Amino acid sequence: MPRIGQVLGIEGTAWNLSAAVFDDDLITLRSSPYIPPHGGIHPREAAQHHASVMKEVISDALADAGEITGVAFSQGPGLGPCLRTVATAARSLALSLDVPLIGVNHCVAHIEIGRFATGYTDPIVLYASGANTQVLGYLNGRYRIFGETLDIGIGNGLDKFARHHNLPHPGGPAIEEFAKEGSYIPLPYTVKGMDLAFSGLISAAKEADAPLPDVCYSLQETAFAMCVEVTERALAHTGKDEVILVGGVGVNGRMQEMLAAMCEERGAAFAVPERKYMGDNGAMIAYTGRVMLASGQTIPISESRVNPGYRSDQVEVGWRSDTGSIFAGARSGDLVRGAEAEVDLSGDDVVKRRLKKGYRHPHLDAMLIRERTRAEARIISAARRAGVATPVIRDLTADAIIMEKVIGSELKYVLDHTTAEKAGSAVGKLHTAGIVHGDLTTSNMILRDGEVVLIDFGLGQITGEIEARGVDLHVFFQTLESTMADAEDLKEAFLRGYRETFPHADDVVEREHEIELRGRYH
Ligand SMILES: C[C@@H](O)[C@H](NC(=O)OP(=O)(O)OC[C@H]1O[C@@H](n2cnc3c(N)ncnc32)[C@H](O)[C@@H]1O)C(=O)O
Ligand SMILES: Nc1ncnc2c1ncn2[C@@H]1O[C@H](COP(=O)(O)OP(=O)(O)OP(=O)(O)O)[C@@H](O)[C@H]1O
Ligand SMILES: [Fe+2]
Repeated sequence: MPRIGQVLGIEGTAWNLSAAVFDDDLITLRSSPYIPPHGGIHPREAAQHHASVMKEVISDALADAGEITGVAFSQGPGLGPCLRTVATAARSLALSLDVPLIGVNHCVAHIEIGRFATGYTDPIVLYASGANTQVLGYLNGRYRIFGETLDIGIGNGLDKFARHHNLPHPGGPAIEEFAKEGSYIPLPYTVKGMDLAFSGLISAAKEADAPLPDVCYSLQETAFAMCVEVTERALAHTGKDEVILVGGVGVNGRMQEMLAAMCEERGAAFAVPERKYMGDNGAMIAYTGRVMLASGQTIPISESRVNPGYRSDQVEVGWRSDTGSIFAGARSGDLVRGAEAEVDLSGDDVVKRRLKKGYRHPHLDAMLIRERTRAEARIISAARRAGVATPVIRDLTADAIIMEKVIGSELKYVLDHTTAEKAGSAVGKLHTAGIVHGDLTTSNMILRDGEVVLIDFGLGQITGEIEARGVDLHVFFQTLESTMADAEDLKEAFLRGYRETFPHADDVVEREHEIELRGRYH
């Protein structure tokens, strides 16, 4: 293999203008953060800051470097003016040094530096930053988004809360400090399948009538527990066994502690990169650029336009030759460990017991176990009465449901056009009856005698809202996109069944499109 040499990377999507040189390891890293004089980040002011320090930061980064063989830059996502300032500098450097230009997806760079720094090869990634909150995993040439925020990024939420209390920007570190002295008050907890939403939580935290340390503590406990829960869902669903945490919010000690506890309980490995690689930094761009250069993924100047809405799952990961493991942890034996519950299949009936989670606050833990167990039993029965195939409920305790055993295959193992259509008609019947499942994945559908039986209603709701039904479809489609090569065809098949049994299908499908766009970077 030819020597790839030293690659310069420039990052400047938002608050940090940062440049680094990477060889087999980091050579130099120089940064100049933009600190807004008041309020949040102003895109044009940040871009002016980047322009004013560009020369100095880059020449500092190059001072101890050798010959540069490529110039990499953050092509998106990020703030338009900031991205354009960085791209202009990168183009002119690549031209004057006469070396290839590499356009790096910022989110993928967070992941790649995370893999480099931890040595983990195929992890589930929790990417928690200002603008983004995503759970990702690799499959067949792409980083798939298993779940993400449906409104704002967790860091931006923390920053908004901090601003409301006149705390300095960025708000994360100040909130972490106050939280050390706080105790728990209940705040709204929102998980929708593997997706999240933070804006309701942030509004409630702003309005909370309690001492600031208590609100900071409880905001962290609630927001981080939501992130850890969806990470655990992705682990359980994919069967992967490594987790890494990346992004600026990931430096938070409590966030790290909670993820570590969850992974330990599940027997998964967990690691966090060194601090310098967590928040936005040039090293992650240089490193990822170098890996891309080695696999020939450079771009001509004419195709180097920035992309403020660039998504992690749009990148073709040409530098990884593996396929990524998925569903590797297929079940064996009679005791199944889902994301939330332990399911005992050894008897004639099934016992589903929700387990205490050591990572979350005992009050929050008890509340979630109690409410979800109760809701699940009630909604399974309601769905059955409405003619949807679900298990018969035999008994109920505070943390366990005893129900009929459904003998068949989880849909994820038998998914094709016919079974996808059957799933669609089951969900259509459910939605017609005013019931929303809340966690529609291909693990929560069992094919029995040619019929799709729905299970796992713990996040279910009885509601007439179009929005909740739209989220139901969105969660299901995300599962298809993140796990199946022919997701589009399967979606079509599902919708055929859905339209057949649900008269208002088109309104919900339209809403699902809107929801899909909402989560995207803007
Ligand atoms: C697209 C790009 O511009 C964007 N970058 C970004 O959000 O900056 P990043 O450095 O990854 O994260 C900054 C966020 O990280 C939070 N943060 C920093 N230290 C924190 C702490 N100790 N606890 C919680 N949050 C913290 C800040 O409050 C801020 O919201 C992104 O990656 O989404
Ligand atoms: N009534 C049932 N009959 C047969 N198998 C079942 C039944 N209930 C659950 N299972 C099996 O146990 C697995 C986990 O159950 P369930 O999804 O209810 O638990 P969970 O912890 O909520 O899972 P997750 O949140 O990861 O989806 C199911 O995927 C299924 O294979
Ligand atoms: Fe970032």
